[in-house]
Amino acid sequence: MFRTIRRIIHWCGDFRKRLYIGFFFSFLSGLAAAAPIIYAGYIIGNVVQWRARGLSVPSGLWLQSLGVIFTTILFRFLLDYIKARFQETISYELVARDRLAIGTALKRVSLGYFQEKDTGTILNSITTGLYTLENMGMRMIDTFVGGYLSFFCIFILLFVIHPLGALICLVGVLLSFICLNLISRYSKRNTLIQTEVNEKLTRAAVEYTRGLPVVKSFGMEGASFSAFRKACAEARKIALRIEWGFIPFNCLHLLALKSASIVMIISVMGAGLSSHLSLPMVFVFSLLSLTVFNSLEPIADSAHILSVINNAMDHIEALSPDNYIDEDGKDISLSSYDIHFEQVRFSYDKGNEKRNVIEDVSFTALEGTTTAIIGPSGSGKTTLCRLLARFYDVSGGRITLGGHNLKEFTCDSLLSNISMVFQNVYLFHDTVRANICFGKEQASEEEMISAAKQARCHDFIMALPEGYDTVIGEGGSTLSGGEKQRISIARAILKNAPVIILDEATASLDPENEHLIQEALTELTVGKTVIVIAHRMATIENANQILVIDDGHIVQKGTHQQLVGQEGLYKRFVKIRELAEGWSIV
Ligand SMILES: Nc1ncnc2c1ncn2[C@@H]1O[C@H](COP(=O)(O)OP(=O)(O)OP(=O)(O)O)[C@@H](O)[C@H]1O
Repeated sequence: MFRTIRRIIHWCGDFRKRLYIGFFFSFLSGLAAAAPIIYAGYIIGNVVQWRARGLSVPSGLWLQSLGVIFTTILFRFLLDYIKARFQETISYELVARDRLAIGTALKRVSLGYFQEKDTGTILNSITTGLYTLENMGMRMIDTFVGGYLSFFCIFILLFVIHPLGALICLVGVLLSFICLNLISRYSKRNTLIQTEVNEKLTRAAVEYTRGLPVVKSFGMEGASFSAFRKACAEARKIALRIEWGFIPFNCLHLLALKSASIVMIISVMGAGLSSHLSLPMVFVFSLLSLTVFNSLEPIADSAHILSVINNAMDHIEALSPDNYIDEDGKDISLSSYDIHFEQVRFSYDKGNEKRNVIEDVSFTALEGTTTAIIGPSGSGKTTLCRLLARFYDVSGGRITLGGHNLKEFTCDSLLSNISMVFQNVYLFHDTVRANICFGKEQASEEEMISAAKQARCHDFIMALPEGYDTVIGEGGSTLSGGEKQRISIARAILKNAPVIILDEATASLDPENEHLIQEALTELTVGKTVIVIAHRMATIENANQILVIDDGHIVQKGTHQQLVGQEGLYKRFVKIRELAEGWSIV
């Protein structure tokens, strides 16, 4: 518990000053909370005494008392308001900073990171974890630290009035500690399980929603829904277990505090009867005894929530990658864009049993030329492109761009030179304009429209309800496959990077869309250094060099004219393409 409090305070970093000022106002608020009670107890005690002696209560006393009590209560609210202004917004500022930091960190890790950590863990940490910290972090600090400060204020007053009775209150605090410790241990064990269950639930929900089209098309419930149903049941079970298990500890905690209050009142009455204390002081002490633990009662809830926060902080910290792939990278501006692969080797596997999916690949793609990569499915074409964009680091050999090893660049600096257009286009849930300007946020309206026209998408965008301001559904779900691809090409045209990595597959498109996309790609690639996973004969024939990949090796390299005369994979590939496209070798 205390460790988590220290951890949250440490997390506050530069905002700690505001936190401490908040604590000071908490202390003042504790005093202000005691003031009307002391005043009321004192007045009641005096009135009882006056009545007992047959004296009359001074006229106007009730009105004056109400005025004093009302003013002190107002004053306390003012102090609480000032405290909240200093403290409560801190976590919103910190979580906003952390979200951006995590976003930036995830940009700078190898894609292998996302294979090691599954989606459920990442999503759960950056959604539920940060949300818990944002909404509960400061509140728990306030309940815990503010609670003890308020208690301490009243304790001092009690001690001044009747030291022995005040010491009884410390016994109450000790018992409360024992209960809190039990709650904390119980919560620690169960929040670990709860986090695992929540991660499973997030993973199952993502899997289920992603696979929904398949589930629907087969008219079956499918394994993804059973996993989702099971994860929901587990989440319910653990939530109930925590709640039920927590109730007895909570009751015990309340019992300890309330019992201490009663013993304190009995003790002060004894002191009053033996004439050690005046009647007004007995009343003041009794009323304070009833309220001294008010600020400690909610701490039982905090003990559990602090375990949840501690766990969330562990998970958020675990998200931070051990090392960024561009830790030592620099911002490099290039004067040439030649690409060299030198004896490149690569394996996706991290363990001992490594299978190289790229083996001893060497080639040069000169600036301004087009290199077409062809080969059977699974031969390693996409992997080569991923290595060039440094989504993964090579396991052996090296790749250079403009004479610099890719490892010398920061990720941002490297990717500013590269545009990628792949089959699986992802568009953001944002306006068409924002999606096109993604690679060049400061682009003017004219530049954006010109890119859209070159990518052959201006006409269909203008037909959308709000043109360029139309919001696209998540992942581009409100557009056709061809429309999404053309918007992604417009994005790449606007970015105007000197190196283009392209997957030309257009298998799922109708002829008209394919024709428009080919026109758009021609606009995109003119004058650029292009690495294309080629499918169309026209692209392959016009390429400056063709790399034929088989099982991770380059098995043939040359121009169409050079390769078409050789026996081998290329000739077989061309025959199949010609049959598909209805062409013949001349
Ligand atoms: N993320 C990954 N983790 C592990 N293995 C992978 C991963 N991605 C691809 N592979 C494996 O690496 C090999 C090369 O895959 P790659 O996607 O590069 O082939 P490809 O030639 O582009 O195939 P296709 O033409 O079917 O897209 C395949 O055996 C594939 O199973």
